[in-house]
Amino acid sequence: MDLSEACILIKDNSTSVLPLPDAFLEFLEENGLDSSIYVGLDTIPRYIRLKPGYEWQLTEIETELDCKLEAVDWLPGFFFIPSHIQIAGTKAYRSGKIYGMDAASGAAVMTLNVTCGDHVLDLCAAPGAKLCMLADLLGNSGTITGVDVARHRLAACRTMLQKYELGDRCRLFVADGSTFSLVPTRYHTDVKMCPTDGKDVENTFREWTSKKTWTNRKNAAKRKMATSVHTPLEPSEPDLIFYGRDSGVVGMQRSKVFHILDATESSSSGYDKVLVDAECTHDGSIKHIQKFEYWGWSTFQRRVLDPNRMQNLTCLQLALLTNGFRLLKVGGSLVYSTCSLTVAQNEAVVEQFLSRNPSAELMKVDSAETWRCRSGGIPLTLRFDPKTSQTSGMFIAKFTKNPA
Ligand SMILES: C[S@@+](CC[C@H](N)C(=O)[O-])C[C@H]1O[C@@H](n2cnc3c(N)ncnc32)[C@H](O)[C@@H]1O
Repeated sequence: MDLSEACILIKDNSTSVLPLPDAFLEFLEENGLDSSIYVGLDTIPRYIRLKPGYEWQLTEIETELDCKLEAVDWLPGFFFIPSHIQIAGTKAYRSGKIYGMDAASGAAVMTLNVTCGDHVLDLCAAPGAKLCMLADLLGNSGTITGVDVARHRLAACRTMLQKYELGDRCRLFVADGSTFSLVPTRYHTDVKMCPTDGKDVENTFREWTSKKTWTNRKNAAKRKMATSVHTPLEPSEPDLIFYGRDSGVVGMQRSKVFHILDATESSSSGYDKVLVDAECTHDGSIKHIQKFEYWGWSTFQRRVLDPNRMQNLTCLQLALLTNGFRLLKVGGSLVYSTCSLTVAQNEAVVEQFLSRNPSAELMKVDSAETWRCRSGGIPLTLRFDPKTSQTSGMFIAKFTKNPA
């Protein structure tokens, strides 16, 4: 890749200069993207989200961060912060009063419009910025099920839930989101639990602990053996790595928590809200693009431009969206979002999905009327980009499920 012919410069906060190689410019052109959106990134603001309940401590937080926090007028709870301020080492951040979160990501969560008592599924949950916002919005009601295929990333999500004290109504599964099938905890919270009735203590969930008991380990080993010997082609069982005390898991028997939602049940008994914040090339994320300065552009070529990888990625996105929709109840809402700006990962996925799922309907995002974004290539979809929105890039599509 010829860096000497670079024709765009990106400045990061420390004013270093990042050349964009020809291959990336071609990638932008092929995807109908105007390369000027990557220019002048040093003028794009950064954002924090204030944890609800800490509004009265705003002045104190400003003093600690040594800056004025200006509210984002179109997104409640979000504030601009000057780009030189590093929040990671601050007391406000370490004690869980503020989150580092881009406003476009906040918009994706707001699009879902969670309401009191919703049972929410976040199918690509890690590292958890959106999951935490969903939990903050739900407050003391409903439940959240977070799924991610990457165990270490989901473990970081668990740490985040604990830090912000948001875990009570959450459960986290390491699983493939394109095949995940477990029922919402609605069943568990609604039924009267008979925790052990003296029969199956071993298979009943007690309060979550990071330490595995000898019995847990023995049972896990037994299940692993059974799966590998008898059903080698079955997708591996989701691994529950965290559950809060009001997540509907404590006191339930394993067979109930791991009950698979079948085709006949999902329309009536699926999740109220589903977020599919799909794996993508992250090309709209300013922070991510800047990382290639250090990783090297050959890494970008290998990870993003390779046609086979791209094909696999768009198949995965369609599979995640399709499965998320399968798990949605009739009348519920699903948000598909990516931080890529390419048509292939956004509009093309949405078009294919709609053509195969007649009960899916795109919905208008009412709150977007006041947002700094533009329409995507398909009416009712939304696009955020640094130039239009002063945020990272984000594509958002909202669907509902009609009766079949
Ligand atoms: C864009 S990130 C999600 C960011 C997250 N929603 C947040 O706000 O912090 C995409 C995630 O999808 C996960 N992922 C990739 N393939 C997956 C799959 N087949 N099933 C579930 N998650 C998957 C990745 O591990 C990654 O954590």
